[in-house]
Amino acid sequence: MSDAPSPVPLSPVRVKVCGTTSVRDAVLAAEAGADALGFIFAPVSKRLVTPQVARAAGLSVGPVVARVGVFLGQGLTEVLRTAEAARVSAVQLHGPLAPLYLRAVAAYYPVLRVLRPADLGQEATAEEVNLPGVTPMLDAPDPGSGKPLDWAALRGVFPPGGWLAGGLGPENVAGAIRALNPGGVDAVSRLEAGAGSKDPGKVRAFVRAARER
Ligand SMILES: O=C(O)c1ccccc1N[C@@H]1O[C@H](COP(=O)(O)O)[C@@H](O)[C@H]1O
Repeated sequence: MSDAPSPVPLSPVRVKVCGTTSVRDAVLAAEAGADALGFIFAPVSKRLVTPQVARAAGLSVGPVVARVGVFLGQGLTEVLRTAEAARVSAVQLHGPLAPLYLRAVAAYYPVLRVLRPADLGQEATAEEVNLPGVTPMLDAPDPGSGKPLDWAALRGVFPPGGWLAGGLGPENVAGAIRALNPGGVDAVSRLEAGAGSKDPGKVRAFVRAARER
């Protein structure tokens, strides 16, 4: 028998492919091994999808893959109605919001609460991410812009178990995971052939690179 200590298993990083706008791209991401698909319902986005298309895309990937509705600065009623119509399993919230609003959404859906690096260390942020059912996600100030964060500057302040987004793609996701050990990674811009349309090779390479860290 060996005296060597058992290796501590690294928890698997969850992989989210965001900006899904079709059944074709949902199936592509699921077959590539993504854990979650993102559907952007923020009207400012060039990846805007209707709840009806998101619902059909979500139904096409079976019972295991999570479907995340993405919102930016939208009212509570709109968020809850859209999430219900699209049958998402979780909600991702960008932009400033009141604690009561966050509590209300988290009463219905697991929430990925998107923070910018400047939010870390603020009292209001600590209150938000300590709410039950809320997981922090670090992203660039301009979501969906494909700009990576400064991972070295986040070492020591990155919230344990938090998710990471912002300019991730096949070429840099493994380095980001090694730097910050996030609970999940999320990408959109660097996986596209054109706005709202996925490049199959990039999606497959992104999921593979995140798993092979
Ligand atoms: O992508 C968008 O258009 C978008 C619009 C409004 C809110 C969020 C949006 N995307 C989110 O941005 C991050 C990272 O994007 P990228 O990989 O840097 O392009 C991701 O969480 C998307 O959900």
